[in-house]
Amino acid sequence: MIPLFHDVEGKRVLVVGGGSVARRRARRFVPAAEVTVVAPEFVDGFAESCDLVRRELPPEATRETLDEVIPGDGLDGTFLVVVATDDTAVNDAVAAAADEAGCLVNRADETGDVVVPSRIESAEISVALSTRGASPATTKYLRQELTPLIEEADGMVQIQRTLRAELKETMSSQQERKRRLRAVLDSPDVWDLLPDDPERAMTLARDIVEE
Ligand SMILES: C[C@@]1(CC(=O)O)c2cc3[nH]c(cc4nc(cc5[nH]c(cc(n2)[C@H]1CCC(=O)O)[C@@](C)(CC(=O)O)[C@@H]5CCC(=O)O)C(CC(=O)O)=C4CCC(=O)O)c(CCC(=O)O)c3CC(=O)O
Ligand SMILES: NC(=O)C1=CN([C@@H]2O[C@H](COP(=O)(O)OP(=O)(O)OC[C@H]3O[C@@H](n4cnc5c(N)ncnc54)[C@H](O)[C@@H]3O)[C@@H](O)[C@H]2O)C=CC1
Repeated sequence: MIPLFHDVEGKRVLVVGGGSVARRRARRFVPAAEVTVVAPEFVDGFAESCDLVRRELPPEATRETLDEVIPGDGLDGTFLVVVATDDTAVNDAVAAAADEAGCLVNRADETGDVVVPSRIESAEISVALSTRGASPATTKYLRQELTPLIEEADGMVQIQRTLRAELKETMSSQQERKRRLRAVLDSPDVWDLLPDDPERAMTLARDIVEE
């Protein structure tokens, strides 16, 4: 599996199932994507912008069955199908139809074409974590453990962004720019200053770059 950060703005996502896992998946894709959710019943708390279709899909669901519930171009206009019912036969049929139509498939009950990773979103950094389906509990644990570390690195990203732009203006050698930016990252003093005194961290970083 290859991790990618994908822009889903305006793309159609179909979620099949109306339980808490379906709701979690739908939340992930709203508000960027156009999300349609199909199930005979829904738990509370689906985002208002989701298009909820109240229908029980049969275990022999086909492409045509799904085309009927999806607005617009049906599966042809659908980027991703999330399969999240508690009925394996339905999940299998929906996954097969979506696959045949060339859509990406995410399955809540096993590993599909795409896995929904755990996410850390700090001000400057996006991290996606997965155990490739083996242990979602470990994935969640690692997210909780790694979040402070990632948040601490936000200040470094801000320093690097500024210095990187300045160096691009003033220094023509890419190798030399790379060496100087790395020297800032390798400075324990800059990291130590970051949490309490980001301005001094910036001053020190600038000194290192200008050495
Ligand atoms: C394959 C995948 C689906 C996919 O590809 O989308 C999948 C599948 C399954 N999860 C199950 C169970 C649990 N899932 C969680 C939590 C999360 N699960 C998520 C993703 C994924 N789960 C994908 C693989 C991720 C990877 O590669 O690591 C996260 C990251 C994202 C999200 O769901 O939003 C989110 C953590 C978010 C966070 O907090 O950071 C917990 C923990 C808890 O709830 O506290 C438990 C209970 C403990 C345990 O079982 O570990 C079961 C068994 C059901 C059963 O027992 O019947 C299956 C099916 C199976 O594997 O059989
Ligand atoms: N990825 C994850 O993090 C987790 C995945 N799971 C897996 O995901 C599945 C769903 O989990 P929950 O949301 O907790 O289950 P749930 O039982 O709360 O919800 C199942 C939903 O599927 C709908 N459904 C059932 N038959 C249907 C049909 N024929 N057509 C359309 N919709 C139908 C139901 O109306 C209900 O809304 C579980 O069975 C399990 O395999 C479970 C826990 C965590």
